Amino acid sequence: MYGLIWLTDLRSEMDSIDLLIMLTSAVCHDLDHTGYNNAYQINARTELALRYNDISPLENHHCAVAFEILEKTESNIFRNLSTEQFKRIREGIIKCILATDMTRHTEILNKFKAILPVFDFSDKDHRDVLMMIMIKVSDISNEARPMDVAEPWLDCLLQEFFNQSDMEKLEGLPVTPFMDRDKVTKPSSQTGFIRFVLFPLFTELANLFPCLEASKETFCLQKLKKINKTYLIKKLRHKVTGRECVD
Ligand SMILES: Nc1nc2c(ncn2[C@@H]2O[C@H](COP(=O)(O)O)[C@@H](O)[C@H]2O)c(=O)[nH]1
Ligand SMILES: [Zn+2]
Repeated sequence: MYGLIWLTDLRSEMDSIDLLIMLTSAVCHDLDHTGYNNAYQINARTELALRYNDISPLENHHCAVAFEILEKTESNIFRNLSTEQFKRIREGIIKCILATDMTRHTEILNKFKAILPVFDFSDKDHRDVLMMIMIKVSDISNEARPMDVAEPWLDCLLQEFFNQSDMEKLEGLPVTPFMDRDKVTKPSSQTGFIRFVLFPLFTELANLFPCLEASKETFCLQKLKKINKTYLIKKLRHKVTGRECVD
């Protein structure tokens, strides 16, 4: 988020409260994550799903934990702000963190696409949607980093996915297909994710900030080509040698 704010020069378009909302939301958006997604929470009828009536149980929880921390005087980084400022910050953080529920991806992206041709920084509704897009891009931007930085994090993510699908199988719950170790491989998961989720999102943000075009090309497209190439080489090697090497 910090990098994105600099890259897009948002400091010249948005005030410091909006910047504070985006930065704090980015820091807090996954607080106390259980490692099991909302589908699992709902299907397994966990405490969080019960508490939040199946409505974005994780994101509601991350946000509530953030404000519990901020309630404590020693950790309330907003303690010197006015009641009005705090109210605006709280409203903004709640909007941003709740926007990271991936089941809302298309809804939020479509809202952004609709306002893009007439985007106006002085319109609060437009700024709110942009802030949601900013946190969404930051949230899923791991693959926009160089391979050697992104891959260890990706390995952790896949470990989390496989752990969830193993648990779903064990508990007789519906198995989340993109988390199933018997169905996905690292390259298949990433080419699909980059092509259908990450790239379209980056593309729309780059439509508002043309300065992001270069980063989009360098990171997303080149990464996609690299993963595809590695995948094809591994597949070919597997065909020739018969040795399983598609990881
Ligand atoms: N297959 C991949 N899925 C990814 C990747 N980066 C993010 N994600 C998905 O987005 C959510 C983000 O939610 P959060 O709870 O971490 O805020 C994550 O759970 C994945 O489903 C990726 O590189 N590949
Ligand atoms: Zn996240």
